[in-house]
Amino acid sequence: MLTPASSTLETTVRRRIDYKTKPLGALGRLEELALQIALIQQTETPVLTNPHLLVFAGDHGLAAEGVSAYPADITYGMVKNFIAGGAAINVFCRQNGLQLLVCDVGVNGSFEENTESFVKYKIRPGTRNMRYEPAMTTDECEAAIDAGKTLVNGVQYRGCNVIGFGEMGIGNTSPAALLMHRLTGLPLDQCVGRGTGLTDEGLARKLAILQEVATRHADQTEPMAVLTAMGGLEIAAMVGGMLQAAENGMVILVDGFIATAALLVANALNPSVRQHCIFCHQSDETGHKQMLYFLEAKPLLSLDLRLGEGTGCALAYPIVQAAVAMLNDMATMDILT
Ligand SMILES: Cc1cc2ncn([C@H]3O[C@H](COP(=O)(O)O)[C@@H](O)[C@H]3O)c2cc1C
Ligand SMILES: O=C(O)c1cccnc1
Repeated sequence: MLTPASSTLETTVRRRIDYKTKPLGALGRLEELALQIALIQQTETPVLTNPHLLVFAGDHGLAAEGVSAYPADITYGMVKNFIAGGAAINVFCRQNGLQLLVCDVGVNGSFEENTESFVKYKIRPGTRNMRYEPAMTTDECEAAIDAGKTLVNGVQYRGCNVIGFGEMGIGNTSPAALLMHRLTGLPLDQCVGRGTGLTDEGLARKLAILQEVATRHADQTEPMAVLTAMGGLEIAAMVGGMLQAAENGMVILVDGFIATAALLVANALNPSVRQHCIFCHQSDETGHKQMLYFLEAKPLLSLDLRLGEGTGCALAYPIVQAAVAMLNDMATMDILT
């Protein structure tokens, strides 16, 4: 974790950046990014090593209520697509040099054996239908959190110090909206969006169902209890992964609406996680802008993406690399005198 003792380092790094061959402040947000990464790594000369993108996949009992524009079995198909290398996240990770690791924590369907880029950690084949009962038991939720922690420790062991989190789970904009509603206190209609592309009618139906779910679980206000009742297995795994990454002193790349909902939980459990986070993009999903505002976060990109999978992280990673390269490799004003 970051310690407050870094104020002298902060001064030193700020001076270094100011003394580069450019007008003061002219590299804008890159300067803030470089400083943040230096403080996370507690060094004037940070390095990014073995970048990883972890995608957690899980199904949702609530999907049976028709809260998504797509059928639930797309989750299984998409995990096969990740394994075959054909999804958007595969393409962007290959392009930008991130190692992709996909983890099944709760997909309704089985897969062949583990590979270097696919891990089975199934807790159950999808959450329960939260319209009628809590999505998970406490044990299941904790097991999903542990899966996230274990995977992060594994990649750190292999030399990774910068990590993005993505997800796949048809229906998961619903738990994400509910977590946002309960943890930020914002009205539900400001948290619920079209997800994969619901029509006006579909959106109205989703809102009505989520209102019912929120009322059923109105007693849950503590972050772990909220996650257990209205979360998802892949969301809980991201929570665990983010908590562990922060504890390990890693840089965390935050993706869109679902990943930021996981961060809301992680942040509620341990606010020091926030300092490790780079907010990669602002999703087009209703509510993401407000979520970012709640976290006092400025996204790097705004490309009208609404996909998830960690795509925003993989796309923003070259900008993060540029910030570190600037700090390490740019000449100082001495060269001009
Ligand atoms: C083919 C396909 C690929 C995806 N990749 C990510 N998602 C995204 O969409 C889903 C959330 O939206 P909703 O709550 O409306 O179901 C999640 O699986 C998310 O990762 C996808 C969705 C589809 C259909
Ligand atoms: O921003 C996201 O994470 C997102 C938005 C819509 C659908 N799936 C994911």
